[in-house]
Amino acid sequence: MLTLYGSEINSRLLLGTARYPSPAVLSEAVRQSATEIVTVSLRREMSGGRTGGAFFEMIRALGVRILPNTAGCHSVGEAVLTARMARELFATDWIKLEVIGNHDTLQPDVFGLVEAARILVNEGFEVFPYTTDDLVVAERLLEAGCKVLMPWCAPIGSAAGPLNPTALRAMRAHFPDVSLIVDAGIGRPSHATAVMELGFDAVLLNTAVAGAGDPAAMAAAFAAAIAAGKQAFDAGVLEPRDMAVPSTPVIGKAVFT
Ligand SMILES: CC(=O)[C@@H](O)[C@H](O)COP(=O)(O)O
Repeated sequence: MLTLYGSEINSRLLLGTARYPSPAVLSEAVRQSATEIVTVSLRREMSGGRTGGAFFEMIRALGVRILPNTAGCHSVGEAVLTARMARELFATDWIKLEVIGNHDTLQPDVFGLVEAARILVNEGFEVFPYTTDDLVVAERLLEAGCKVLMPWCAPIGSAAGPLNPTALRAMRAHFPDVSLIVDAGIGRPSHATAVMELGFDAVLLNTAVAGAGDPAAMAAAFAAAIAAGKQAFDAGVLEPRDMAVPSTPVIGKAVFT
């Protein structure tokens, strides 16, 4: 079972709620994924004069835990303000903290991220920071009081899959006791399996399901892929070798010579 800030969670798939063709499709995808946590962007849903009210009601009706996020925030001030609003709206201390540093890559501003995390932890938030795979930044986020880290594996929405498995592997090795959730850039179920085989605790994704031809079926595929990756990691995945190793034992060879 996955434990996040003291809460026990059965599913290792966290699902985003943006860009679905319709609320009904989103709802079915959530059901098929068996996720227990969905993330919701306050800024996106409240932008353009919309209040987001009906959407937020629909999200609450899904009956799963809500992890509000600060997607679209480009400064510490914006992210902190959005987190405070999210706490009131959803009555939760959980916040997926995004402070975006670059418009084109949507790369996190890791300096602002650490600063915002420190402020929010001091206000009693339980922060899930969307970060890079940089070990020093990870260390700073932990020092700020984060108990969960969410490194990207590729830029948001890119569907590129793990671009730097070596860095992800190093992160797992350096922080064996920290809950690590890969967030962003997963494009297909095999990507999710691959990061789970590295020993990550969970995966958060949105675009790969919302943008699939059949989002609900894809959500189910991701759930199975994540479970398989976790099972493989627990079973002990073999490290690749440079040279051949005979899979058939050579005992008895002498009998035929
Ligand atoms: C929904 C959300 O929080 C995104 O910002 C998240 O990072 C998911 O990224 P993908 O859409 O690439 O899965």
